[in-house]
Amino acid sequence: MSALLRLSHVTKVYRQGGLLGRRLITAVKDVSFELGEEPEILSIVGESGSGKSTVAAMILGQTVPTEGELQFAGKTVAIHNRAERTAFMKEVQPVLQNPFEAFNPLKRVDRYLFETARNFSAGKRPDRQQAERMADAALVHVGLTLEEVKGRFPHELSGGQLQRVAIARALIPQPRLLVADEPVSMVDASLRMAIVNLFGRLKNELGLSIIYITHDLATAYYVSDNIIIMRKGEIVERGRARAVLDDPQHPYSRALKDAVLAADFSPAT
Ligand SMILES: Nc1ncnc2c1ncn2[C@@H]1O[C@H](COP(=O)(O)OP(=O)(O)OP(=O)(O)O)[C@@H](O)[C@H]1O
Repeated sequence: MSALLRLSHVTKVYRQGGLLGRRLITAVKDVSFELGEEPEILSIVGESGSGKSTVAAMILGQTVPTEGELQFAGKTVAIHNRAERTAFMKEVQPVLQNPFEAFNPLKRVDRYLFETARNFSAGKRPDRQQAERMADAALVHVGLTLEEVKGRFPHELSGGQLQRVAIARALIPQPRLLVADEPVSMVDASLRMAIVNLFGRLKNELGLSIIYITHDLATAYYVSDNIIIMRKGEIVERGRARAVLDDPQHPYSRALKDAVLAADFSPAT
């Protein structure tokens, strides 16, 4: 069966420390899952240290697995040089946790969009006007316009706006997959849902698949088609998001859900 992304028995072991105090940390252990050709939102949830970011880094080709294989569109993910990285990033784009870290504070945000348009466009390098059109089209998909962000520095935008600009930038190469690692954890709580809703729209309107890494069960429940729950580097439960979260089977999944419910119903202080 064809798959957009396939992880087969992927393990990642980090070595820590020097010669004397060397320690091995198994961040991800024998993880297998796939995304089909149909656009979908797959959430990967788990508490801090469960291996979510390491899985994201391997999918993005930033970290090489110690064992196992990752395939994107039928080909093993292996990036050896700049040309291979550019080709891969046309298809698979990251969305980082902190948009303020993704942008240099001294550089106007529209410059990032134009550069991305120039670096990733197929065929002839777009001129200024074409780059502006590409940037504007991407911004419209995230509910902004070029007019609104033109000439602005990162600190002149809110965290939510800046995260949307970062997502617009990721859309410019017209990727097939976004890997969003905790994309709303630095965004004001009142704006989180708007960004998560945006993922749903991008899936439907652009046919994008999205891997949404989070420890926020509520947004994962709301937006995802499928969910994977990780604990200590291993997948402990997986399936359709609503089915899993409505009736979690693994004790760890139940504990995660109970923790959310307890927080929701705790008296305001
Ligand atoms: N570069 C590294 N070198 C050594 N150990 C690492 C490295 N990156 C991650 N780890 C370890 O691997 C384990 C999994 O970390 P990872 O960041 O993938 O988990 P996570 O679920 O994304 O956590 P968080 O939500 O805190 O980012 C942790 O024990 C972490 O300390």
